[in-house]
Amino acid sequence: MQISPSILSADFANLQSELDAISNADWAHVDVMDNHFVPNLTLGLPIVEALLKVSPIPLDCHLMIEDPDRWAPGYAEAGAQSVTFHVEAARDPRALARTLRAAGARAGMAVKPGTAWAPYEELLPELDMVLVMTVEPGFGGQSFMADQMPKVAQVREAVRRNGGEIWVQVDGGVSAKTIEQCADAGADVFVAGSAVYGAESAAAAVDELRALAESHGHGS
Ligand SMILES: O=C(CO)[C@H](O)[C@H](O)COP(=O)(O)O
Ligand SMILES: [Fe+2]
Repeated sequence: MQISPSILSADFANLQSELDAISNADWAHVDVMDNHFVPNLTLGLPIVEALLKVSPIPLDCHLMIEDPDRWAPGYAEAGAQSVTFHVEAARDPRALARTLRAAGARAGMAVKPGTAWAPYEELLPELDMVLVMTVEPGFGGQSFMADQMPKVAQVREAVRRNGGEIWVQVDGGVSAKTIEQCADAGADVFVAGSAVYGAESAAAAVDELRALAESHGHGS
């Protein structure tokens, strides 16, 4: 069970100290948005390169961008430890996942709430993580979509059948109120932005979320 706080809800003027505040987390989730794939603009490769130099924990880069086939490998080459692209935007997800792995990153593939999982199951051997979005991508602080839990369970079942060590991540509206149902459905990596950075103590929120997830996990 791993917690990946999203720095989307952090203070962008003080990202180094905001990363230090979650050093007890497993990953720092970095939401890259390009104003095209989603109607919001956050940060890109130069900022990620700067964060990699100072982060006490590895970076989990969630790329909400058009043309990830072109842009995602640069994040892996820069040293990002995990790089997740959206399957809706990728021209050749299989080749892209292979390129990310060859550059030394874990390869993640994300599916939006309206995207079915079944057509992509055959890509599992190329992947280290599947991200099931539990909000429409683009903004932090949105309401959790419980109707995505059957998809989380479907992905977990496919991972079991595949036999690989593939993580199942949920992202969007994850909090102390919603994390247990995600763990019950089979998620094992939990992104939380507002629930962590909106708390009085970000570190305490990370510990609380991890404890809740661990008390409900599927045991892998
Ligand atoms: O990818 C994202 C939005 O597209 C963010 O990672 C996500 O929304 C985290 O924020 P919160 O926990 O506040 O929902
Ligand atoms: Fe995200």
